[in-house]
Amino acid sequence: MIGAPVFIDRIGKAYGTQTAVGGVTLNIAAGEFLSILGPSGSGKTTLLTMIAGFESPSAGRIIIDGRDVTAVSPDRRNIGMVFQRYALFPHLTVSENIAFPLKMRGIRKDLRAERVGRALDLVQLPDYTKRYPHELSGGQQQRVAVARAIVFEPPVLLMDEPLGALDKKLRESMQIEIKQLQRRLGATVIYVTHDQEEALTMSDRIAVMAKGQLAQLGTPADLYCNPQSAFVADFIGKMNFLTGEFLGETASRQTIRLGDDVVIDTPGAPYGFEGPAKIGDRVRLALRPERLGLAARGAGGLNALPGRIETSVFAGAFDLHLVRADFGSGEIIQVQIPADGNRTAFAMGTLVDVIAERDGLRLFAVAEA
Ligand SMILES: Nc1ncnc2c1ncn2[C@@H]1O[C@H](COP(=O)(O)OP(=O)(O)OP(=O)(O)O)[C@@H](O)[C@H]1O
Repeated sequence: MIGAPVFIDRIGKAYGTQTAVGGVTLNIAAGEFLSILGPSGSGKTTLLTMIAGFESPSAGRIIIDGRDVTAVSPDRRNIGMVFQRYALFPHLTVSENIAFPLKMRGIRKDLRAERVGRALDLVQLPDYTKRYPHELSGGQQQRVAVARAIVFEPPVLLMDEPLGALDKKLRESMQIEIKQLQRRLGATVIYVTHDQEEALTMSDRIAVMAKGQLAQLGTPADLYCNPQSAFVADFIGKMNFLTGEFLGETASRQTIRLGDDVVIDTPGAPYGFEGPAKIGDRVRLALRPERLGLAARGAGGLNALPGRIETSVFAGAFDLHLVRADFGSGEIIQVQIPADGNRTAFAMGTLVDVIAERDGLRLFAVAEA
């Protein structure tokens, strides 16, 4: 199986006056694992069902392997599909379920058996051929669904929250299995999820959707380190936000003020303004909890945010400190310090400086949230 490139060209879908997907363009490479990530109602499923051919777009084109399939029926697009609810045929055995797409394609019986066997090996279920779906666990059923989707060796696989119904542990092991399987097969995978951790661990690139639009497209590291909107910054990973006032740019440093007298230096210009930000504009400062440190009050040096410890909790790999800001409206700042075996315990009320690593700071316009 070799993956095919998928080009989604300004695709849109309106239901009456409501726009479910508004002019989305995505150029997906052959063999790429692309996730479509976004909150509920952002248009992920609508986009995927248009690629599958179950919904016809109101605008735009879908090109698979150089062929315009916009008006082609789903069964003639040569796409494998896996959905959240396993959708196995309950009255068919595992091997009959997996053989179904081959039967539909008129593949001879002896060849069918061989390919079903190979697909079952790939999803590591070789001994379950004669069972019925209700005799399998949720994870096993989902593996059968994956086997059925790959058995006819489609160059493109669409998956819509395929692991959504599974518990956390099983989901995590299936994530790794699906990813390894995709690498082995070389198929192009378009994977819908609302789970940002799942998208970060599985994808080559992630398309973040918001209100039917593409909010940002990039590699997981790109989205995590360089979110271009407060929405993406907030949606991917954990983020603190503090509101302040833009003081201006000098020598390529963007300075802001929080509260009356806390001045913070940031590395890049704020996102979300029409032109350059003006002195006095309201801005949101985004700070990742794991890029913050703690020092005794007054010892924080540059980019120190004065606050007091509200709670400190042990969270396994790190200690989580909730610090109430001693400026502005007294917001809570989350600080994560890697656990090194020597816990730094802070009593409640301890006066501290939260030290903000300059390179990790990002600025956004306030209105753009
Ligand atoms: N058949 C339909 N008729 C009218 N509106 C629809 C229809 N299908 C979807 N919508 C609307 O389009 C928007 C996008 O829906 P979609 O199901 O694509 O979102 P989603 O990101 O997949 O959400 P979820 O994560 O909840 O599945 C929603 O506002 C939804 O109400």
